[in-house]
Amino acid sequence: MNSVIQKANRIIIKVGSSLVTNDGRGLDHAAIARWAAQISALRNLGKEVVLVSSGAIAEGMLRLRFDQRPTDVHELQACAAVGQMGLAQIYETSFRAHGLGTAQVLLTHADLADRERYLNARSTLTTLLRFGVVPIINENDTVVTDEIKFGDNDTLGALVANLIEADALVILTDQKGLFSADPRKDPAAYLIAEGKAGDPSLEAMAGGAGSSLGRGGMLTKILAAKRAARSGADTVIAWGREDDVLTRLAGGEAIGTQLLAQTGRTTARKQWMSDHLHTAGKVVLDAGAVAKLSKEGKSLLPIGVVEVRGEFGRGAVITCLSEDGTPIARGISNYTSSEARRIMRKPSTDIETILGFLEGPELIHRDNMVLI
Ligand SMILES: Nc1ncnc2c1ncn2[C@@H]1O[C@H](COP(=O)(O)OP(=O)(O)O)[C@@H](O)[C@H]1O
Ligand SMILES: N[C@@H](CCC(=O)OP(=O)(O)O)C(=O)O
Repeated sequence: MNSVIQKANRIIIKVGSSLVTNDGRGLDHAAIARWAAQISALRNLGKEVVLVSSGAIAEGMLRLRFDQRPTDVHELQACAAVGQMGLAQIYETSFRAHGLGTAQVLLTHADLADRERYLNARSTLTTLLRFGVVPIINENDTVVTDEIKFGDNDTLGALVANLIEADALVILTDQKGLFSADPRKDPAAYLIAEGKAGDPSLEAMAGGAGSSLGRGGMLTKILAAKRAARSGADTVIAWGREDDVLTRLAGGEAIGTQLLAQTGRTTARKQWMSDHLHTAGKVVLDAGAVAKLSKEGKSLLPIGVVEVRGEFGRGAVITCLSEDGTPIARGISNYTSSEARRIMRKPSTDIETILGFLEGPELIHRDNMVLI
């Protein structure tokens, strides 16, 4: 089978600490330069790429002259803050060599569980992609303790794949992919070329949670693939030092382990929206807006809304009805119910004057909407 990366338009690439820091010996300039060159080539193919990079703690330990990983959480946090400067610097320089700008985005899992922050992170990332910038994401280690203890950027990569509905997640690591058992311990272990994301037998191969404490290990990668598949993203786990790994994947070559999502993006998104039915407020649309949504695939603008029913917050999933009460679409509202009442029937150019701020010209952006 061809690599799923060939067809993927929006790709999250996660690189692990050992790769980025040359097994803790210091930032691997040459490897990072090679990935930057390949990501630039992917961008020239029209693909959008977001990089999730670990390595802040490993690099910070080196800069603060720790021989061993500190056990004190606040010392780890200090290492992460110091090391992150190195990461930001090297990525900026490496991508600049290809005429690409970078942006630093530090996130916590809690940020992505909060609806409003989730929407903000989503809008910022998609705007950065629109600007042609490569977002470089890491955990915001200063403010969290759980993630720092378990070191889990694999999960963050999957959450970002869900957040911006990526087509694929590529996890680059220090092994050629998922093996039937940990290849460091079992010399007879063989590479699994393809599997179904979410297949429980894969978790057993990754050795269980016990072996993944301290660093993510393979289990968090398998669980990340399962999570990424919820929004329809396929996952590839591959060796980060394989020659031209990213460009070869983009060329269709199957390298490493492919874990395929079992539901497509549209089905996954519909599922997500239907999971949020219980929070729904409602908006009633005029005939013109109904046609724009259902026939032309457009966003919902406030001008097409004639009534707002119920109370809801920004980021709530709301249902759009036609004037005869037929459900048309469901989607995430950019405005609260009281704001929506003030801007309904008004052109989007008036929103800022009426509310004093602008979250976006649309009440529900097309990307956040499914037709019923
Ligand atoms: N079934 C398996 N296949 C491959 N690697 C495995 C497996 N089970 C455990 N591992 C271990 O997982 C490690 C990769 O995880 P980790 O060290 O967290 O990397 P990263 O820093 O890239 O996230 C490998 O070096 C390997 O020892
Ligand atoms: N935020 C941490 C991430 C730690 C982590 O997940 O590491 P890894 O298992 O190597 O991807 C850091 O930058 O060190």
